[in-house]
Amino acid sequence: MGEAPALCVEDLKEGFSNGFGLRTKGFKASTDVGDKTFVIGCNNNDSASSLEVHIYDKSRGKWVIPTVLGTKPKFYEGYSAVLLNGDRIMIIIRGSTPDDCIWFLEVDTEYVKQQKEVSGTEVVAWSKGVRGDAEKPVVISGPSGVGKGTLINMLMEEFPSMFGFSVSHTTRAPRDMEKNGVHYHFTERSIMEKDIKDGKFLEFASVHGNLYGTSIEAVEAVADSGKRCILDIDVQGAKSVRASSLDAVFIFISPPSMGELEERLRLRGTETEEQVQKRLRNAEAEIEQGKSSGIFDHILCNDNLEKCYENLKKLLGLDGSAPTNTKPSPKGIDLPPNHSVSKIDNKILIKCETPEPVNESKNSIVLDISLLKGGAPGRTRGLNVYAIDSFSDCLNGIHKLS
Ligand SMILES: Nc1nc2c(ncn2[C@@H]2O[C@H](COP(=O)(O)OP(=O)(O)O)[C@@H](O)[C@H]2O)c(=O)[nH]1
Ligand SMILES: Nc1ncnc2c1ncn2[C@@H]1O[C@H](COP(=O)(O)OP(=O)(O)O)[C@@H](O)[C@H]1O
Repeated sequence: MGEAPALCVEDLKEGFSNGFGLRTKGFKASTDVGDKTFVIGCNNNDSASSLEVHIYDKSRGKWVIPTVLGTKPKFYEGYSAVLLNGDRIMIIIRGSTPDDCIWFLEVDTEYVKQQKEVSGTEVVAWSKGVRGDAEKPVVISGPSGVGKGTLINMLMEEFPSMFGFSVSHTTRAPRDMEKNGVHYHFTERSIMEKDIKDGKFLEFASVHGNLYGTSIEAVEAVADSGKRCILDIDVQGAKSVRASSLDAVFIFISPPSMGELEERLRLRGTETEEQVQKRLRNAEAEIEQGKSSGIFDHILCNDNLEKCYENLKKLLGLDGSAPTNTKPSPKGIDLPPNHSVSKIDNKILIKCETPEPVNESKNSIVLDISLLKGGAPGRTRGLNVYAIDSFSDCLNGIHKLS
């Protein structure tokens, strides 16, 4: 209980008092978590420079530069930092765009603990905060040539405002009709491997001799646009997603027979003979795993295309007429430009600090953090935003914004 003031970083323009190697002109703030002090700062005053993290380990009297996972937030005019649950620091960035003002630096969450164990180093992870929830993503797997792409295209054409495709990264060469950034992000192995190491991928796998992976950004960009995300990934990828924090529906598409699969692959005419052979060899194991591993919630046989598509729609609750509840989820948070930040229980008060507080009722808001979900390696969802007239109102959570 009780109001705890959050640290407002502009006050620390002159630098962290013990002279740690961040430039004194930068913005920085420190937050204590157990026997560690997390110093979050920006080394210069350029707009669009990003926030850096350093850790002072008080028990050892040493500075540590951690491995920083996830996309870093951009720095704007200043920011406030609030410690939540002892495992993450909420960062409220002043002067940023409404969809980019709330971030979380995870310092001791389950994900960070796992990553520390894997890497043997100090780890922190960034996660962007977003309002509301999105519908569960749909993971579609199946052997090459079974018709995954065809079914996904049909779904996206019939329901353009409802579904968005997670554009994967791959090291394979583009096919004739494929466009970079639309069908795949075609990339080089060394770049992709570095991004994987930096924690930018939800999952990745080596498939038919090439590297494929789903970036966190690819899935979150779809969710941010208010659409339901569709992932076309192989069985290994589906297994990794199943083990991740992403709650999804898993569908496996199987062919009526190996002969039919071979014919479809050949008729498509996009692979060399050697590639066709490799894909057919892998298909048997994929079908075996798809049917018996327990990863998938549903298995659909793609014999007759129209029938299979109807069954897919049924699984997704789309068998009636086109849904009308396509109301986009609310996006962004309009922060008052000059504000103070404080915390009461599960509510963060962002109070307008204009010289003439005439419009205070319009400008002061509360972020309710009691229903936060997800987090690194993806977005932190479930932020609720309320407008308030006074601090006492905030405890009642009135004036809910939609
Ligand atoms: N794990 C994983 N697999 C992927 C990803 N993107 C595509 N794949 C899978 O990689 C395999 C080969 O894909 P592609 O080269 O497009 O060939 P196609 O399946 O014959 O159209 C398919 O099983 C895809 O589902 C990804 O991001 N991650
Ligand atoms: N049910 C079906 N019957 C016959 N051909 C199909 C069927 N479904 C898909 N195809 C064809 O099979 C080929 C492979 O389909 P595609 O969607 O590219 O497979 P995937 O994405 O699983 O590799 C394409 O030429 C497509 O038109």
